[in-house]
Amino acid sequence: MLFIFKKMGKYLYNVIFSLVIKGLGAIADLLLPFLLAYMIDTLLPRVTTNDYYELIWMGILMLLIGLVGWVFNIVANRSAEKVASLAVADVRAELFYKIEHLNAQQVNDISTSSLISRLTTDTYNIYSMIGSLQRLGIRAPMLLIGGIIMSLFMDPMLTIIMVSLLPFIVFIVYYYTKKGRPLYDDIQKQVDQIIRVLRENITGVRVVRALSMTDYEKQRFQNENNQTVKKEIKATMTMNKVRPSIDIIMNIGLVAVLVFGAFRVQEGFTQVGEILALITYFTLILNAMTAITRIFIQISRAQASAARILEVLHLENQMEDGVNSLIINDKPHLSFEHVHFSYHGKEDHLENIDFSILQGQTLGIIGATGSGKTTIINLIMRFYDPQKGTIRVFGEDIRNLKRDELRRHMGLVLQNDSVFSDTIGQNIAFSKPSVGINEVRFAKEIAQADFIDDIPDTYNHMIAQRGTNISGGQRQRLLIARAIANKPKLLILDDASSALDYQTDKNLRLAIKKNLKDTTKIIVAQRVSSIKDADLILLIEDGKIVGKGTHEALIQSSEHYRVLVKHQLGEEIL
Ligand SMILES: Nc1ncnc2c1ncn2[C@@H]1O[C@H](COP(=O)(O)OP(=O)(O)OP(=O)(O)O)[C@@H](O)[C@H]1O
Repeated sequence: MLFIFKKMGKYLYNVIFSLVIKGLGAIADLLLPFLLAYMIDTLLPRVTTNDYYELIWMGILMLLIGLVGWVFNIVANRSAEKVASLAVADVRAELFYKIEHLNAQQVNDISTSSLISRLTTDTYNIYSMIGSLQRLGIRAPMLLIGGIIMSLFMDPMLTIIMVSLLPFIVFIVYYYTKKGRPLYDDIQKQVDQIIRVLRENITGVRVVRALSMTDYEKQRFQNENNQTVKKEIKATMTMNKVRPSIDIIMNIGLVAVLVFGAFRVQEGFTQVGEILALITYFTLILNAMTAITRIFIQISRAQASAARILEVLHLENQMEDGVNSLIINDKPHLSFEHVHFSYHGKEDHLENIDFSILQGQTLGIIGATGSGKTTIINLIMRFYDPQKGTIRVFGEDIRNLKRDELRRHMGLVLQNDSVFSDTIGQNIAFSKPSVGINEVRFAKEIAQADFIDDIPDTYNHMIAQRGTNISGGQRQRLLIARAIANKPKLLILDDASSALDYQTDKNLRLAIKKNLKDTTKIIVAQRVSSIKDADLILLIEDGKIVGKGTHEALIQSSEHYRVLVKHQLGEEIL
């Protein structure tokens, strides 16, 4: 709750304004039954055919008070909405910023779907609570306490009968709110599951259809949906016991008041108008109690959501950013010194990786699927830090380098990288807004993306979301052009040309070699032909380097590499 109050604190003046106006509106509501009793018990008996002005004036006064209450309510509600929207926008911004700075492992641990639901439904729960708290947080207690005071003022005896029931109501609210909180927690976790299935289906829609898995996926979604319904019903059933329980207690109270009230009118202790006013006050008290219950339900929900948001906000920054700037010198551009890495701290996904390359050289990494090639790239990008060993760029431990600077000096194309729903030109210039048309054209030439010239609106052609209106090979070339347009010092192509035919792949490598002499290149591939001209080749198996050297050296020294070459390029090349 402290977290939510802190967020509201930024808009303290607006909050105070809403609460004060709501308070004034509540005073207006509390005055009306009192005036009604005065009208019935005092003014009505005095009315004669010539003397009814007092009654009319009283009617007008009551109407005006009612009107003022109505206007105050509208003004205060608007201000409350504004505060709720602004405060939650701040929460969303803070959460988004934090998510942007989580490391890849933290994102994996929480899961992307859960992060999405924390950013959407959880923040919405907080929004609802902040709104209600301002609309009812002062008004309801004022009506409750004010109603009791006014009733006491009119008939203490009857009021005591009513008020003696309040502890039961407080107990009911407390008991069910405590029970409800974990249930709302469960609902939010279930929403994570729905989003997970939804995401998988939206991103993998073509695979799902191609494998005729639509019915299976429908069923999977339906299962999660049913689970959500079950959990929502459970939570709602629990919280819905609150209102009827309060109603029955209050109705017992009202009946008791009416029965005792009738006796008291008969005995002359009180008057009919006062009984009417008392019943109106009791209705106000009942409504106030209901409103307070509603606030408690929303508080339970918002507390569960705030805890989920805080869990992310409190995640430790596991990868401290470095402070040093990147300085280009004669030391190796990139070196791994006995690096060990594990994703979950159990088995080693990389073991004793050790190599170094100079600026302008090409490193080829080859190995079976799952051998650890992308993991090496993940460490170079500093998506993760190794558990043992050091990675250096121009001699500096990458942990000491400013992460933004480190990443800005690289151009990266990953296996399943995505293009954006924007023009071809914007997609290529994406990495740096200052990239001009000449750089875009230059990048296109190197990336062999000539298909762009055959499209009537060339660079202005719109790419559909996730690049569905271009072929896989065209998408890869667009991504390579994007990485090159940034003029990176280190270009990393992780299985980035797998969809290209052999000739285009060869032309691409030749163009890169010719035009990007000072750029250090890392090419991860399954094809020997893609890496065979590299200055250094790493052959990876089960996270270990099992062969290291040039193509020729490896043919001499590694049986493993020889088998690979024989299978892919034929016996004669050996
Ligand atoms: N985020 C992750 N969390 C846990 N394990 C992972 C993660 N990413 C990869 N792995 C595991 O690490 C190992 C190496 O994976 P990696 O992606 O580096 O292989 P790869 O050689 O690039 O494979 P491919 O050629 O298929 O892309 C695999 O066993 C994989 O299951």
